Amino acid sequence: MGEKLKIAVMGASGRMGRMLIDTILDSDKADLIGVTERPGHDWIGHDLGEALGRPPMGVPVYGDPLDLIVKAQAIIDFTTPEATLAHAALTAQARCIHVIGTTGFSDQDIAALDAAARHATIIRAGNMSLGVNLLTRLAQQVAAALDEDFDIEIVEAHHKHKVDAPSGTALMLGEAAAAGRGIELASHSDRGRDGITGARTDGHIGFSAIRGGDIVGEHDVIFAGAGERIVLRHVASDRAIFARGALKAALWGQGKGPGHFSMASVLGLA
Ligand SMILES: NC(=O)C1=CN([C@@H]2O[C@H](COP(=O)(O)OP(=O)(O)OC[C@H]3O[C@@H](n4cnc5c(N)ncnc54)[C@H](OP(=O)(O)O)[C@@H]3O)[C@@H](O)[C@H]2O)C=CC1
Ligand SMILES: O=C(O)C1=N[C@H](C(=O)O)C[C@H](O)C1
Repeated sequence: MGEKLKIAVMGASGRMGRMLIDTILDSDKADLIGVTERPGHDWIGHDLGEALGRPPMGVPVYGDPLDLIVKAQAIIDFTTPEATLAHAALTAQARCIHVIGTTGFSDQDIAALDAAARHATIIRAGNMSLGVNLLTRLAQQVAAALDEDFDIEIVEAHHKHKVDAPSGTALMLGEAAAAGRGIELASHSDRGRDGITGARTDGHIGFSAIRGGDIVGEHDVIFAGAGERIVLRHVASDRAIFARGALKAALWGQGKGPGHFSMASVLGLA
């Protein structure tokens, strides 16, 4: 077997950070060489095993991402838009693989990631699971088959700690449905209805968000017509699906060279 890919995880103590750590430790194709946390975090300077209350692992927790990125072949990043943009400037310098699961980017942020991808191998998706990436294809096909008599609504539900809405997944599904219809999502979105909104505009794609408890992630794409309704649904019950997808993306990125890739490319769905 060839050399294992040297991977770093950013934001190690987060919900996804912890899941990624265990997924990489279980892999025979990757080595976890270090993790980072936000400056000031009390894990910094400790061994990751100790930080997690487990036996020592020989995996350091870094406070300065540069110290780790220069040693890594790939980083996996499920943090915040601000942190991910700072990491992208460094992965561009280091010309390494940068798997981005973070959501909530502005258009300006995406332009900055595009610029970083001139040097780094960026693989980014609002959802790294096989199921959701397949669902985007189905949503595109159904949207292409139906006309504006069918109203498209995307409903998503997540845990109470999620800070961005619509979810990255909802936006991916919206983009796919818009592509199927041959329209631009930005000028055909209805978000945040409240009060006397007026009747629904034909041809628009609506978004609604539910936040509560420990919901991992649920997405419905509804095609509502007169007298009938089609619902495409994905339910995530375990964050391991996202971590496995992210590891698959990092391994896929080896030898690909610079670019801004999607999970659809990794999964052969592009
Ligand atoms: N694409 C996908 O498949 C998925 C994407 N996500 C996305 O991933 C992101 C993270 O989600 P989740 O794990 O639930 O969130 P958490 O808040 O649990 O985790 C984020 C982690 O990043 C840390 N962090 C913040 N700033 C920095 C920094 N500058 N350097 C290093 N670490 C930092 C946070 O530390 P602290 O808390 O101390 O600030 C925290 O530990 C979200 O944008 C979410 O939408 C989530 C699941 C799947
Ligand atoms: O914050 C989360 O938890 C999730 N975020 C992603 C999103 O914004 O769609 C993916 C998944 O739904 C979980």
